[in-house]
Amino acid sequence: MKIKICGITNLDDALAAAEAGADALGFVFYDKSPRYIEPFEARKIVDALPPFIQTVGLFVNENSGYINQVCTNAKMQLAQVIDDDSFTDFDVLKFKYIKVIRAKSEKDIIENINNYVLVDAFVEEFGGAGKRVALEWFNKVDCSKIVLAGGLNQNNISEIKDYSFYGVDVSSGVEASKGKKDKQKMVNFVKAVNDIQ
Ligand SMILES: O=C(O)c1ccccc1N[C@@H]1O[C@H](COP(=O)(O)O)[C@@H](O)[C@H]1O
Repeated sequence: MKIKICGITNLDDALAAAEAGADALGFVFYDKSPRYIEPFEARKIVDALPPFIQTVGLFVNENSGYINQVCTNAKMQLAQVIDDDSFTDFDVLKFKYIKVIRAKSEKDIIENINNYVLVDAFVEEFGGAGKRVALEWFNKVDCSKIVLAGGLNQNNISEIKDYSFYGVDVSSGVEASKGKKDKQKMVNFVKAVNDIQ
């Protein structure tokens, strides 16, 4: 199962997340988030990362031009896109992307799993709120192309053992405070994910 640690705001946390075993690091380019990072600052972190760590830029209701520009400037390899009202023209995106499903019901999930997606809980602030998605909504779903997000941590990750998700995405569950990761929580989370595989 792939592991993404999101909301990286500084080099120390980025290197600790990579050392802990994260496959991907997420950088939040949504300026209302307490984990927001300027593209130029993200690029400095990316330039200092070891090889084989994927960099993911997170966008909320942005147009393709902005996403292309920020991913270029910040050296993001993947765009994670929340697109509630068709702001983004995916046909002109220059970067590989994964759509976010902010799930309010089982129907939201079943209708959207024809490709790789990231499923997070629906929250007004768009994400990073530590809120879980109801696991029973996945009981009738092939989860092999789903990245699960929302309220995950070292103590509850064992609950997803039997669902065979493609990956997991965590932010607040490995934080000391919003925007500051806790190194031990990251190590413990990665170990807990590996323990259920
Ligand atoms: O992290 C944020 O601040 C954020 C802001 C706006 C949209 C999405 C955001 N985070 C995403 O939400 C998931 C789950 O967060 P958590 O683990 O429940 O705190 C996070 O991994 C990001 O993909």
